Amino acid sequence: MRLGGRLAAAIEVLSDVEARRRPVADALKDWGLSHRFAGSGDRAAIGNIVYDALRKKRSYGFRMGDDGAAALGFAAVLDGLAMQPEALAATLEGDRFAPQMPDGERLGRFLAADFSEAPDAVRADVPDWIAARLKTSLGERWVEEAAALSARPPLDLRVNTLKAERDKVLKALEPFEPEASDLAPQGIRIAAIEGAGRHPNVQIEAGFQKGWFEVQDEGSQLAALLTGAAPGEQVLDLCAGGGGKSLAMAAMMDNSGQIHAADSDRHRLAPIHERLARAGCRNVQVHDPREDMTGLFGRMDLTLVDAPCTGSGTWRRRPDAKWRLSETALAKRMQEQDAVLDRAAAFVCPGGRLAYVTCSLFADENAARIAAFLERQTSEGFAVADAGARWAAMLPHGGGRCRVSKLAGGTVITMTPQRTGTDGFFFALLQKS
Ligand SMILES: C[S@@+](CC[C@H](N)C(=O)[O-])C[C@H]1O[C@@H](n2cnc3c(N)ncnc32)[C@H](O)[C@@H]1O
Repeated sequence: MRLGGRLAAAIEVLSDVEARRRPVADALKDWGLSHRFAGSGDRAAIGNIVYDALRKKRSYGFRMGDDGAAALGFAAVLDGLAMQPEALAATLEGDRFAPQMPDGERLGRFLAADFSEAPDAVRADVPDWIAARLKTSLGERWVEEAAALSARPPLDLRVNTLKAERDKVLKALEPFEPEASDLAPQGIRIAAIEGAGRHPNVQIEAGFQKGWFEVQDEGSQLAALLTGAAPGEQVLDLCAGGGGKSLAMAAMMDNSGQIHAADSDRHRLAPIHERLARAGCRNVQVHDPREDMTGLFGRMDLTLVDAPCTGSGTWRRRPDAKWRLSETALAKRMQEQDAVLDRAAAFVCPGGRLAYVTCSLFADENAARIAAFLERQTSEGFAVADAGARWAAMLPHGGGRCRVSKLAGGTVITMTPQRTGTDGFFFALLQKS
């Protein structure tokens, strides 16, 4: 396919996402199934245009003076491929599949739009109701912070120290120009894609099949590290999902002690079995949601709540979620977070730790949930630990990068694409007396 056909396909997918308010991954998959002639390069190029358009939907709409699918698709090509309108018009000329170029007025406006004059929510590329919340959560430089959630993300990997060392994996992945991560000690980063490129499918690499590394955002790796899971400990990963953090903690614990991995959703938990086997994790026991776990009450040195959340910190990877999110959905997540925190508290042993993690940047899902938990748990004796000091001790070269906020006598941490170059993550640690 030439650029014209790819752009037309991207516009079709964008219309589908908008009309049916459906996840972009589903719309792209359906498009691929009904257009089997398209090769993997075509699909990647179409995906790039669609994702770029959704990441910057509001600012592109503002700059074009039109937020329809065609205008957004063209804006994404002009911006993402850094093409001038004349060059784009020349490329599309004679391509019978190419959509019609926007008129001169729109293109002129797109090139000339004075962004400094745009409202904050437009520059931040978020809906108004979210802008108000991010302003509270992220403070003074919130527009810059939010705008960084609209950039293309890198591909992050975590080296599985149960099976390999970082240098060995860096060498095995050399053709993809990997680099040691900035902060995570076992992290590897493949830079964000540029132009029409695409990330390598690292999961077909021999090293992946042998369990040498996992795909995991650097922020998620750091959150696992901050729990301090140590060899010999009894650990409960209460919202284990596909097991990203269980696997990271198993490596930190060098396969000694015990991790109990649980989740309320069997479908989400299902991939963990294959991942554990590939990674050589032998200290993880997976619990079916129907299992009675009361036998573990009061016995865990560490209970991790990697809470269900809006995922607002991951909008670089799931930009459609930013426009679909509703206040009702946020309120529902907050209720779930309260419920899961209360349940988790029962498992912590005297002197044990309760770690709370979200990949959200809303204070409502983060510090506010911890504050509400502490109010409900007055008799349990949980205190907020100094997560900021923990960060400084574990990551001596990462000082000042994350946002450290005071909370109830301790400190909590926020990572953001702007500050730490990771997805957005919140981390709090509660210590039981
Ligand atoms: C952020 S995801 C977990 C990601 C996973 N820990 C990882 O690192 O790959 C949150 C998980 O919480 C689960 N969940 C939601 N409510 C729950 C509850 N009440 N108890 C246990 N798990 C719950 C969801 O099914 C989902 O898998």
